Amino acid sequence: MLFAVKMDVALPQDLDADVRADTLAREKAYSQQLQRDGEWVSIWRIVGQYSNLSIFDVRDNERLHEILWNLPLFPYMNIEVSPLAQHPSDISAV
Ligand SMILES: O=C(O)CC1=CCC(=O)O1
Repeated sequence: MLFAVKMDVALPQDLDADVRADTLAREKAYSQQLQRDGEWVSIWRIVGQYSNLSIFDVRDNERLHEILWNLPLFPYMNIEVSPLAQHPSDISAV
């Protein structure tokens, strides 16, 4: 199942510098492992925002929820999930 997920990051200004660095490093490692595993298909920076737009390919809603819930940055994010279906004009879908 394909999902587009928009993640808006809002780290507190007063977050301890070591906690911030550790959280960002863990976020990157977690994301890159899921990308290698094929579940996190792509990640794009939204220009001018501390946000990303990502595509996930996961077995079901519960798996996506598990992935998002375990994001190290989860406590500092607003997340918007859009389930995707094939578009009838997509020439690659024949
Ligand atoms: O910087 C971001 O958009 C937050 C994020 C999600 C996965 C990752 O590596 O960074």
